[in-house]
Amino acid sequence: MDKIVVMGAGSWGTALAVLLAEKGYPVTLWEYKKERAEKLLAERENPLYLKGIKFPDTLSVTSDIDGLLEGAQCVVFSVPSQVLRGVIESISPQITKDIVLVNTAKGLEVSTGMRLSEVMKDEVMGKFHKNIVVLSGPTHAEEVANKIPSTIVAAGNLENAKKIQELFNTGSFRVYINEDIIGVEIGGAVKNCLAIAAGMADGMEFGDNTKAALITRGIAEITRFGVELGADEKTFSGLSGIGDLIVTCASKHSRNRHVGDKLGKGMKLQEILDEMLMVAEGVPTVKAVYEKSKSYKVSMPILDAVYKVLYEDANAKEMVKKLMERDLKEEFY
Ligand SMILES: NC(=O)c1ccc[n+]([C@@H]2O[C@H](COP(=O)([O-])OP(=O)(O)OC[C@H]3O[C@@H](n4cnc5c(N)ncnc54)[C@H](O)[C@@H]3O)[C@@H](O)[C@H]2O)c1
Ligand SMILES: O=P(O)(O)OC[C@H](O)CO
Repeated sequence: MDKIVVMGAGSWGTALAVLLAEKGYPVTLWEYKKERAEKLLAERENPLYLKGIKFPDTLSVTSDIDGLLEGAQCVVFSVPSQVLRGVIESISPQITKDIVLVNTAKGLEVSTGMRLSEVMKDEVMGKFHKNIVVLSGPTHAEEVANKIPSTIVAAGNLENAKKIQELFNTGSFRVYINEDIIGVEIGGAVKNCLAIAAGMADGMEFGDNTKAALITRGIAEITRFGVELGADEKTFSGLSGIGDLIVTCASKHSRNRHVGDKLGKGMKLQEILDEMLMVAEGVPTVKAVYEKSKSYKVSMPILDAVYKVLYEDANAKEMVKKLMERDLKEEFY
């Protein structure tokens, strides 16, 4: 690889850029704020998001868009889902058909309900859609950057997924492949919404039983939704399904679980978001999933409850009572 561009210098973009640069690839990390890009270059680390992780010599930083993709063979997107379209639009004239585009953001676009690879296809006019790969799984940036053994899935057509598997794989970052883009994207997007519910349970000081219930019934909801959208059911028992749901519902690093925790303790959503430096993708995505699940007639009671607490000011404890008192049913149907 002669050049890899990583768009987005938050926690995940920085962790992935460092991982690739440590493998010896020339990497350009793009940050949209000029003063922040200059600070990253001067300090050769990103103390705001990943304190103590030094930038290898092969990593450069810029906020320039002009000529950014010149000579690049791979572009990795690590910006929040709701700004992805605008970011791709800004570089779209520079995207040639040989460049592999890798999305690592997790969410659905609220204004269209699209999966993010659909947004990407839309922006490159469908011409290069075979070159779109989704990289998703249970991987908090803080742990990946500190070389804690982690696993992830590259989803796309076999040829490109294999390229990305080899590009990113390291001794502490093991990359699997899967051709089911829909399943991998839906798992990564919807788990963030369910993790808000798990956080609420923590905030209300419920126990391990509740957490296990939310994870297990949560993956049932994600699977029903994904299969209806065309995903392969078995993807949800994999890393980007149950794997990512477990890590996000349980981890001290999770921003989505954190939002839920504060809601469960009685804080208002806007207050919580105002205090946060990082994006919590479940907050916008729950809107898109709520709308889409209604139009596809998929039953998602936990997701509905999260939506109502976030956007209709419902009381979290009341929603738990309602969930527990629903009509009794069989476990699988
Ligand atoms: N942090 C993780 O552990 C992790 C792991 C896997 C996937 N992801 C996903 O990666 C994506 C990015 O997450 P993150 O954790 O790096 O977020 P973050 O909050 O740490 O950083 C977000 C980045 O996006 C940039 N940004 C914000 N608004 C922008 C705009 N309008 N235009 C361009 N850039 C903008 C910010 O400057 C920042 O660099 C999310 O979809 C997240 O779900 C994160
Ligand atoms: O911190 P969260 O909750 O946004 O989750 C980050 C990653 O998606 C975990 O795989």
